[in-house]
Formats: sequence, C-alpha cells, structure tokens
Amino acid sequence: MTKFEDLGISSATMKSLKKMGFEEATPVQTETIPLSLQNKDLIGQAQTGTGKTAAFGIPLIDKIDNESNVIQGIVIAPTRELAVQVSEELYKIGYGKRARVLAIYGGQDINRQIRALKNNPQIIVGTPGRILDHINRKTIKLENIHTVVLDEADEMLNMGFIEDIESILAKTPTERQTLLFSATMPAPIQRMAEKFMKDPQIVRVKTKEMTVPLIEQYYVEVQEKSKFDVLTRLLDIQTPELAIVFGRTKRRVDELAEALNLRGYMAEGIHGDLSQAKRLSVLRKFKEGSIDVLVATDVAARGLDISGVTHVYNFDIPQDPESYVHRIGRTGRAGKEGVAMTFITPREKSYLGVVERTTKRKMEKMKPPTLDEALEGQQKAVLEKILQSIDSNNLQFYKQAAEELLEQQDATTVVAAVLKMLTKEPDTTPVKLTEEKPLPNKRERRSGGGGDRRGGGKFDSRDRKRGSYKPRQGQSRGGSEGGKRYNNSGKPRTNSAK
Ligand SMILES: Nc1ncnc2c1ncn2[C@@H]1O[C@H](COP(=O)(O)OP(=O)(O)OP(=O)(O)O)[C@@H](O)[C@H]1O
Ligand SMILES: [Mg+2]
Repeated sequence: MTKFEDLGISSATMKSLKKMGFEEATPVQTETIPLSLQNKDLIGQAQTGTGKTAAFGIPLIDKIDNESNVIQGIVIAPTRELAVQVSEELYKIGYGKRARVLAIYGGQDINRQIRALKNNPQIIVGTPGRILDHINRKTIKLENIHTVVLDEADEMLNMGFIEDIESILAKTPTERQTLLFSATMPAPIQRMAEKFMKDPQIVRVKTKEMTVPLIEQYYVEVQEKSKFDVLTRLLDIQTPELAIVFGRTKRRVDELAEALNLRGYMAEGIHGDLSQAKRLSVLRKFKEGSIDVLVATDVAARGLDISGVTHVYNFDIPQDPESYVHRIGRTGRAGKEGVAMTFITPREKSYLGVVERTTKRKMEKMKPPTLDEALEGQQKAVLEKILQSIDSNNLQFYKQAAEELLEQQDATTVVAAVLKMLTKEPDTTPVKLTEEKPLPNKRERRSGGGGDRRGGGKFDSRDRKRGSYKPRQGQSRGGSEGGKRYNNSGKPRTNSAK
C-alpha cells in the first residue's frame, strides 16, 4: 500500500483526504495519480469499488488554479445519479482547495443550472446530453479546460453517447488531458477511444479475475415462473442489510417492486422512466435504509457507491458480461464482502459460461431454497435480534412482566410464542409478474483469434435505439434499459441519447 504523500499530492488536497478518512492509496490510485499529475492521457481499468473516482478526482482537483474563475475540468458520467455522486466526491476532495464543483444533468431545471453556472464553477460533472445543451446555449465554455474525464467510458461510448462525447471533446482545447476510467474496457471500445486521446497509457490493475474476489458469486437454476418465490425465500434466508435486485425491463422493475411490497418487503424501483426527482428520492431512501430492497434496471448498474449493499440479485440474467461485472460490483466495495446471486432459467443456461469466461471466475451453484428453509432463515434472524437485544442489556422495564408470564407458562412455550410472533412467516400473497421471454439462445461471437477475450464475450447484437425502442420478441412492452448495444460489426451504435 502506498501513502498519498508519496504520490506528489498538494498539502491542501492531503488535508481533504485525511478528512475523508483515506489513509492509503488503492492500487489504481497509486498507478494513475502520478501519471495524471504529469498530464498524461490514460485509460484506467480496475475492479469495481477500488477507488477510481478519487484516482481521477485527486489529480483533477490538485491541478485546479484557485485564482481562476473559469471551468478547468469536466467529468462526464453515463447516468444522472452517478454524476451527482461523483460531484459529491470531488467536492470532498476539493475541500482543502475550496474548489468549486457543479453537477449538471438532465431532468433538472435548466434555468437553475444556468444560475449556478454564473457562480463560476471550476469543475463540471455531468451527463453528456445536458452538458452539450449548455455548450450550445453558451452557458458552459470549454476553452480553458485542461482535463476531460470519461467515467464509465466504455458504457458511454457503447450506449450511444459517442456523438455527444465527440461534440463535447471537439469544443475543448486539443492540448487537453483525456482520462478514461471503467472496470471494463472491451477491445473495440478501447480502440475507438484511443482515436481521441494522445498516446494514452493503459493502466490495468493486474488481477486474476475481472470481478472482486470478496464477492461470493452464486447462480440458481430456476424456472421463470418460480423466480419470485425463490427471490423472496433467498431474501428471508440471507437477510441482506441492503439489497439490489436487477430486472431486465422497466415494466419488470415496476412489477417486481410492487410484488415485493405486497409480500411485506420495503422495496422501491428505479428506472429511466421515472421523474428525476423520484429517482433521486428513491436512491436517498435506499441510502438511508428506509427501503431495504432497491429494484433496478441497468440504470443503477454503473458506478453507484452505496455502503451497506450486502447482496445483489440478478433476477434476470444481464444481457452482456460487462453488465454482470458492474451490477454485482454494487456490493463488495472498498474491501467489504458481498454476495451476488444470479437466476438462470434453463433456456438461458448458455449465458452462464459467457459471463464466467469473461470474468474468469466460476459461479457456485446454489439450490433454490425450500419454504421450510426460508422459515428457518427468518427464525434465525429473529433469534439473532433477540440475542442482540439481550446484549444491549436494556430490559429492566420488561423483566417483571416476563416473570409474571413465566408463573403461568413454562419458559419454552413463552419463548416459542414470542418467536412465532416475531418471525415473518413466508407469505404466499398472490402477485402479478409478467413472464419475461428468455434471451435468444445465440452462441457467443468469438473475437477472431489471439485469444483476447476482453473484447469478446458479447452475447448478441440488439437492434434498438435508446429513445426509440423497437420491441423485439419477448419484450413487446416495458422498454428495455441498458444491456447490449453493439451492432453487427461489433462497433458501438451511434444513437443520439437522452
Ligand atoms: N484510498 C482510499 N481509502 C479508503 N477508501 C477509499 C479510497 N479510495 C476510495 N475509497 C472509497 O471506496 C469506495 C469506492 O470507490 P469508487 O466509487 O471510486 O470505486 P470505483 O472504482 O469507481 O467503482 P465502480 O467501478 O463501481 O465505479 C468509495 O466509497 C470511496 O470513497
Ligand atoms: Mg466509479
């Protein structure tokens, strides 16, 4: 482990890092910060949750000229929630230097943003469409930019933001520094990215596997119609602190969230059709723990850093291996452990191998739990709560009532009654869940020779555009989000994105 002091960081920024509780630099920070401080272009690839934000954020902030009131750096992120999160982290890193950071994203009142832009922010963090909008209105000027960062670069180049990104880059000085970060960087995307970079250094934190070793990865073979019962049983047995359940489509997410609520779980859904205010409020509730299951499309798969997420459930298998890596990476962050469960229907079995070959890690098979096991799980959770309550030693007030009760009944009966009352017995309230058709059983496209699997492992080509979604077989309603967006040539699509 390397100390931040040894990386050439200013004392003002060191002060912020101390306040944030960062003691030592993570490997990706150790490798990229010195290069970045020398203004080198670079592509940084490191596992989820290993501190890539600070890896680009620390040098970005450190290079800000405090005396200057112009925009000097810009960070582009694929989703609004991620833009907000990254801006918050940059704000913290910039505390020592009093750097001014502003988040600019779609779905928020543009006039409010225009007013905020008048306060001379030095760093902008935003989503591509809204940044471009401000550039066109001349409310953002990029001629003094020295650094452009693409966070989740592969996703943005993949998901149809390429034209927007290129337009933004074209308005920045050519001598700028360009930084790309992601946990995944498929070869075709990397090749495309290099076109707008100067002799980029590729920093890949060497690891055996693409996913985080601290995440236990399981798959459960389950029929489509049994998925929901298996999910609730797993939730009952595994008792996550916070859990994210990923579904394939917006409709799926809505139905799942509703079904979970009917069965007594505190769940809410997040996807791109909700208003921005709703999206942010759902996420806030999840962070605060007032809901404990977040049901999401891939809109929440990338970059989000929510502490307390102990379990990720892929209710529907993701459509490409990169999405798998990012989804499960919402747990097991910053050295913590996590559990990832992936449901696989018999007809989607071929997708398992594709994911495993890309991540270079095998998932362990888990049998779907029975109703009795779910009940046992809930009972165990109650027992733990009781033991915790005994430990807290705050029972004086209840002891007299306990003694009176024990005069009438034997101790085992009393405790059994209490256990029964506290245990959430598996609920069979009927729920409505439209069946998803399985993904097409297409064979994996091999990336011609050389054994480079990084760019391969693509499942399928999908002929659809964001914003003008064409239903394909099995997805006639609901609108799909995220997932595969390559066209047949293996090159990313160039859709205009919203
Ligand atoms: N040097 C450090 N010491 C302690 N904690 C750190 C350090 N660097 C980052 N962190 C914390 O680790 C967590 C994960 O960091 P971050 O979100 O930047 O990961 P990431 O690599 O960008 O992941 P993803 O690929 O999912 O976007 C954050 O809560 C961050 O504050
Ligand atoms: Mg990140």
